[in-house]
Amino acid sequence: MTVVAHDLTWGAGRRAIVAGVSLAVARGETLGLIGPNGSGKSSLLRLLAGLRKPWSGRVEIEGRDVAAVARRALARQVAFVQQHAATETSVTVRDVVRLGRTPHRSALSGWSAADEAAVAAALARVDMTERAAQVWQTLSGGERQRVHVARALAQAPRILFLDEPTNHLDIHHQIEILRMVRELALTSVVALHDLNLAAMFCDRIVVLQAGSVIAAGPPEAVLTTDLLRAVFRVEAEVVPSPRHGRPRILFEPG
Ligand SMILES: Nc1ncnc2c1ncn2[C@@H]1O[C@H](COP(=O)(O)OP(=O)(O)OP(=O)(O)O)[C@@H](O)[C@H]1O
Repeated sequence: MTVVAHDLTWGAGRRAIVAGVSLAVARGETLGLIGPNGSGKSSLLRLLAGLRKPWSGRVEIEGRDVAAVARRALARQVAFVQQHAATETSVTVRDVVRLGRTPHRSALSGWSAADEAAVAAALARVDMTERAAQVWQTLSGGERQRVHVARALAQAPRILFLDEPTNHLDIHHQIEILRMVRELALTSVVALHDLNLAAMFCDRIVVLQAGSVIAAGPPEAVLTTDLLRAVFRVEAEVVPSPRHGRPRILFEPG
């Protein structure tokens, strides 16, 4: 499914936090959203997912204005992995992932074999099958993050929005989650702080600064020494990987 944003503006009080953002995500594409702290990545993701109403502009998913799509219908198509997702503490891992099936079930339908299979597959994808019966509250930060990704996968969406899905994960699981996101036949938009991971796993990258898009394109076009200096205030050398040609960023002490 495609996601297109037209001139989105949103803010708090009188301050614009997302200012005139237009972008398009092609079907099946993995789009990375990068930018310094406070540049508006989370706010933009929420607007794109239809969780927040813009002051002006609009978002179209597969050509339809998200504001006009019923919540439940939207939840069958779009999943959102939030940065600080809260979950009731007394439930098990399996219960959390089961919640992902809610948009697909009617009040009358029971829990089906297809629901169970979707939950089992999602748990396996994030390497949490063995912890399915563990109580949520007792999980580590990275395990919680993987369970939230599993809940989104159980939802069987066609578009996946992820806000910093790797910030608590060890390097193995960072790579596994992003590899999985890229390999799934889904359209996905993922906010990331790790620029090397963005370079490795995103088809295209959008750079936000103070709520506006200041660069967009394939990683090798966007992630330049000049951009890293101007936007992220770091000195870095950027070299193509001999293995896959994607940029590798080597940070310098400055
Ligand atoms: N509801 C709100 N009310 C007031 N200010 C807000 C609100 N939501 C976001 N902000 C502010 O807007 C700016 C952008 O926030 P946002 O969370 O979108 O940035 P971000 O790029 O995701 O940041 P980070 O990399 O730190 O997660 C921040 O300065 C934040 O404090």
